[in-house]
Amino acid sequence: MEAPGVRIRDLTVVYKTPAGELPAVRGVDLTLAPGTITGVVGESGSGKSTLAFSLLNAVQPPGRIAAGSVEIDGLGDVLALRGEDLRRARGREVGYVFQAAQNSLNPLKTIGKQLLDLGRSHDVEDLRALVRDARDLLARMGMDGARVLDSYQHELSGGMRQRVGIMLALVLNAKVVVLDEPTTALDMITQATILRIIREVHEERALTTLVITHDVGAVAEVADDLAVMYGGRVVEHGPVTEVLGDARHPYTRGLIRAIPRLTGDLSLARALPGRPPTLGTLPAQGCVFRERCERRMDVCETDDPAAVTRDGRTVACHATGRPLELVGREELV
Ligand SMILES: Nc1ncnc2c1ncn2[C@@H]1O[C@H](COP(=O)(O)OP(=O)(O)OP(=O)(O)O)[C@@H](O)[C@H]1O
Repeated sequence: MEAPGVRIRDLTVVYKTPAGELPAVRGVDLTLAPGTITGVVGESGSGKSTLAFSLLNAVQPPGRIAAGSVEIDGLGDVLALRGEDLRRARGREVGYVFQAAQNSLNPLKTIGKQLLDLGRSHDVEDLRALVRDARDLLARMGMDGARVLDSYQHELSGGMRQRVGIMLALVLNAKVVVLDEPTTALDMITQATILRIIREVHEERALTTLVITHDVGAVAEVADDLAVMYGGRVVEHGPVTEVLGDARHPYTRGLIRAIPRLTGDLSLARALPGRPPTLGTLPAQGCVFRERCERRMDVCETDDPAAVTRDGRTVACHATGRPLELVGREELV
């Protein structure tokens, strides 16, 4: 079976706050090409997890999906699914591991029991094959599969639980997989191994995968495409090597400069000044990034830049495409 494509269109997700409903994801268009791994990066609060929840139509109150669609080939618009259809799609059609998965296991049941529950709730006929597949996935991630399945969550380390979460995301053979910070509790070496395994399984099973992380270095090793989020917007998107090798959005450039591993020279790594906006400090108009932008112009105060796609690269920036020397001095802050 071919890997499915995923098309997120004009997605807006709001959270209810004392100041009214405010957007955590705003007007996002993002296409996951069949068979690719798309990484989503951005600082804390940029809307990455909210986007991940939307792919499963799982945004919880006080949040709600205010607009948009998430079309998955063979499944239709996930945002239109309700009740039993939605429950079945989650796990079986769209596998997922959410942030802090290491804390989301049931403490009263062994991992094996939870695996069987998962299989039964999705009408898996061959439960033996399911257990075999789970053991195999755990073994590939460097664990004794049989022993892990016999364990309770408190008997496993944070990193082991995280790998169990990844196994549960993959074991039902969903064709679309969403991994939110899959490797945060892992040390660097295990992290690299797990990312390699995610890549291998992704290829073997012809998946379409979304990996959310704030670690640009990690995503560079595993992703085909990269989407950069800031203030609820996707500000840049394209093939990972192109985006990292020739970043066009000032925010992407700032993120890259802040990573010693990518710049190759510790002394050149520079933290991005300022802080990302929260829902309460998002500007009501203009570009969400302008407060921190080195290429800010007058138009950025008033007009939100549209996302423009050219040659497979998408950028939402007024200054992009204008060589630095053409940006008037008076426009630079
Ligand atoms: N339940 C909630 N109620 C109110 N606001 C929320 C809620 N969940 C998230 N937000 C806000 O929505 C925005 C986006 O949050 P989200 O968790 O999607 O970002 P993120 O990029 O995944 O961040 P992190 O890397 O810290 O997980 C943030 O400003 C956050 O404070």
